[in-house]
Amino acid sequence: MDKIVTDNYSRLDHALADFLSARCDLGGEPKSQFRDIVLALSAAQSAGHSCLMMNDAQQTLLSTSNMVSSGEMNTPLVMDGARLYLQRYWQYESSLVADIKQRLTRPVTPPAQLDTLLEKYFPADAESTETDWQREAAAKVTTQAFSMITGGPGTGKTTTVLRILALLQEIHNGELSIALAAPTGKAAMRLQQSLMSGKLQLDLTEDLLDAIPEKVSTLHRLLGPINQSNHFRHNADKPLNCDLLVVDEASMIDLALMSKLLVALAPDARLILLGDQDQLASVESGAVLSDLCASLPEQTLQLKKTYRFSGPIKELATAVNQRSASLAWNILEDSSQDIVNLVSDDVISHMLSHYQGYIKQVKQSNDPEAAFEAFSSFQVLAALRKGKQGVEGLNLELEKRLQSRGIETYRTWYHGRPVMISRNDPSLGLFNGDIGLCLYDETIGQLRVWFEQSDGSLRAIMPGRLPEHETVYAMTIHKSQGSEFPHVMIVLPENINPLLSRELLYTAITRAKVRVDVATTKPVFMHTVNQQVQRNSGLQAKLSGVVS
Ligand SMILES: Nc1ncnc2c1ncn2[C@@H]1O[C@H](COP(=O)(O)OP(=O)(O)OP(=O)(O)O)[C@@H](O)[C@H]1O
Repeated sequence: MDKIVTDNYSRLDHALADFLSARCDLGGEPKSQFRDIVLALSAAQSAGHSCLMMNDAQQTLLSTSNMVSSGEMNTPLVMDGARLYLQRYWQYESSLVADIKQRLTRPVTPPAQLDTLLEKYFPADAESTETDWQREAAAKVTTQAFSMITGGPGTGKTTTVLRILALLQEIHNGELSIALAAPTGKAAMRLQQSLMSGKLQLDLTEDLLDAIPEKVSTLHRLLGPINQSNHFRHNADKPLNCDLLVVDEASMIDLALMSKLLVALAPDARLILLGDQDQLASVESGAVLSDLCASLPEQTLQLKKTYRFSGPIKELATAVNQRSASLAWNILEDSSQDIVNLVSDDVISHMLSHYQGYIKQVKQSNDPEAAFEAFSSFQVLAALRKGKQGVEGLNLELEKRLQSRGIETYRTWYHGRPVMISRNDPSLGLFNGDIGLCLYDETIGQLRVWFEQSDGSLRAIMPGRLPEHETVYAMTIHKSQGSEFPHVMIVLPENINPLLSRELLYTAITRAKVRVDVATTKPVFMHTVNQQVQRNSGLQAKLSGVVS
């Protein structure tokens, strides 16, 4: 039997392995191998895998255990073909597959006037011989119960979905009930702003415009969180009240949430997922969007032409995505342009020089609007949390250096401290990823933390009331998903690390609108581009109807 034990197990992994092996009956066989398998499964789960592949000997051993079934009993572990799952994740995966299969079999009658409406919303360009991917996508999405529109930044996902919504409302006389959602508050805010400005460009009757909603909620808020529970208020017994749900930034949705989302969607409601399948998968288990796209080509509408994103940032992102490490490195080193830059000197000095505008701003005024404008022009994205070049090390070192520039960073709360919320607090209206700026408020003689709201207005909260948060001169690339910044500095660690991957770097690069600086060395950069995230799951096998 393969040895699958390493030293990298957490206390939780050991606790689960101890718990299950104490209760495991193997008909007299020694339990150490069973314990090793549980340890490895638990660690795989924490690393984002939905399951762990078992070889023949492991399968034989597990088939004798009272802790394992093939899902028909409520055992802690489930063996499905060669895949071993924790019961809960097997349930999520099975439920998601059943739900999607049900939606795939539901016929949607193509509307009679579809060609005319396609021509209205996606007019053919007589001069062009290129495929209009957006029109192709719309032609399919309007005749399917479940679709995924994917594409890199600026390929027109929002533009396309907005026109699809208008087209569908026109068919349904404006009576479709449409819900819009995104995984994070930031992503919801971006979609909302994008739809609002997109609607202004549509030449439609007021009734039709009114029938296209602008309000985008977070997925958690849409589903209705229940305090102290993994469950939501909306489920199969109390489905969401909508005919069509559109979810943006779907690459961020993990297996558990996707499964709960589909359960909460009425069987006859339609679903459109928008996202970039090449981006980093969710922090939690699964790479659901990318698995679904790979399994369901008919439902996947890929937009291939970029409208907003061009020049060296696009070239770098494409080279990284296509695993052309040498080309990507050459683009980074090319000093004939200053849009994409390699930072090989002191990272902190570089951060300081680009936060200078913000520091100057907060030193001369307490105005939150001006502070937000200065702060949001630049953001440091680190690959790791720990270490000198991780988020914690960078924030600490920068704060140290800011002291000599007159910022009182030796206090926990100081005028100018930027923070990011790391836990949702629906009662305060604050969500994971929201950024706040702490500023002195002269009118009350105290520090308050300001947050931007979805309509662009600002509101202040006392520091003591904030849910879990952290300083955010630098944030992790994971946390930056769903956000965009004019100028991004990506900081990779000094040494090769197993957490580095092409998807991580691609996600970071595509957060930048105007300029990207990358602090790295050639070996670390080349390794990162060549590394691909592999996540075990049974979704692809199950969706093609074969359990291997
Ligand atoms: N068919 C088109 N012709 C011309 N411009 C377009 C077209 N489609 C989109 N655009 C423009 O390209 C820009 C990006 O479009 P959009 O925001 O829809 O892309 P996206 O894929 O949703 O981007 P992201 O999610 O990265 O913000 C917008 O300014 C939009 O007006």
